[in-house]
Amino acid sequence: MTQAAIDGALAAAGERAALANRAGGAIELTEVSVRFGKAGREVTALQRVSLTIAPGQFVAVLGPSGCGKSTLLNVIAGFERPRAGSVRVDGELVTEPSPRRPVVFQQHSLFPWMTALDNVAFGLRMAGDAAARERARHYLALVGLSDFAEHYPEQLSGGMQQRVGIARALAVEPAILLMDEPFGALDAQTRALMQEQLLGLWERWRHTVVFVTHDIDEAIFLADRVVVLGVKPSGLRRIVDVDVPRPRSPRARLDPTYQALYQELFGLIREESSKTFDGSRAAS
Ligand SMILES: Nc1ncnc2c1ncn2[C@@H]1O[C@H](COP(=O)(O)OP(=O)(O)OP(=O)(O)O)[C@@H](O)[C@H]1O
Repeated sequence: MTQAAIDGALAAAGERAALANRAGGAIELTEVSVRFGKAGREVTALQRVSLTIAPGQFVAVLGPSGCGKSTLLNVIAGFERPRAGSVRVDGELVTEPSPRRPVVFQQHSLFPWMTALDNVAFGLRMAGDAAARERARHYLALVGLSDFAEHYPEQLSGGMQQRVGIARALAVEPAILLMDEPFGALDAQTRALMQEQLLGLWERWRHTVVFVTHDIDEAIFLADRVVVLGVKPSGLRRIVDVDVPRPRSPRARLDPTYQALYQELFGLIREESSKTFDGSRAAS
């Protein structure tokens, strides 16, 4: 595909995505509590979490292991139902998963028997898109994988597979993109490139993104707001606005605002992590 064709695809996709965004992308959690297990042996994963995310906002969710980051994502996705409280997307109660809220996981969940192109086209076909393969080609181009359209997942590196997964999620042109440590399994260099590529895509289209990560640097680099969850008691600790100018390049890390924010979040996460560490020592 030539650069002109890619630019054309981007413009067309950008217009459609802008339309999708005008049609929504607002997320509202009200007093959401999630518990697992039976009475007496319950684990509280989320405790009365309230959070409003505006259409087009990029929100990172940060916190120590086990604080409920994935659970938060799963209630927005509709995979989990809260024990109490509500989750609404564009005013509608979330009761089940929807193709309008695709999730990209840490482990690329591609169909191994399908080529990269067919993996990307899959959701579009399910939605009855007659031009599924053509549209899928455009999205593969956007993640730089035009030349690998006919490759099977096992013939692609981990980073490439993850890019196919992102192309598949973007191809349905959702107003909301949910990402659960999508770059967690990648090496540092690939991860940095993927972060920049994701920001480039988001800056064009402004989907609402909820991005779960362990990584403070990744959260600040990508997000408009960072939501910090804690443990003991589990729940929302802090919401921090990231006032680092956009568009961001790797040099954004030199910005004093960035560095001050890093210090603040580092202290907070360390405090929360030490609670789990002390807890596991006490239990052992
Ligand atoms: N299906 C489940 N059944 C029982 N307990 C669960 C289930 N899912 C999550 N939990 C528990 O809920 C708590 C929050 O889990 P969650 O996976 O949301 O945390 P997390 O912050 O995403 O963790 P990590 O960073 O380690 O992935 C943990 O104590 C976990 O063991």
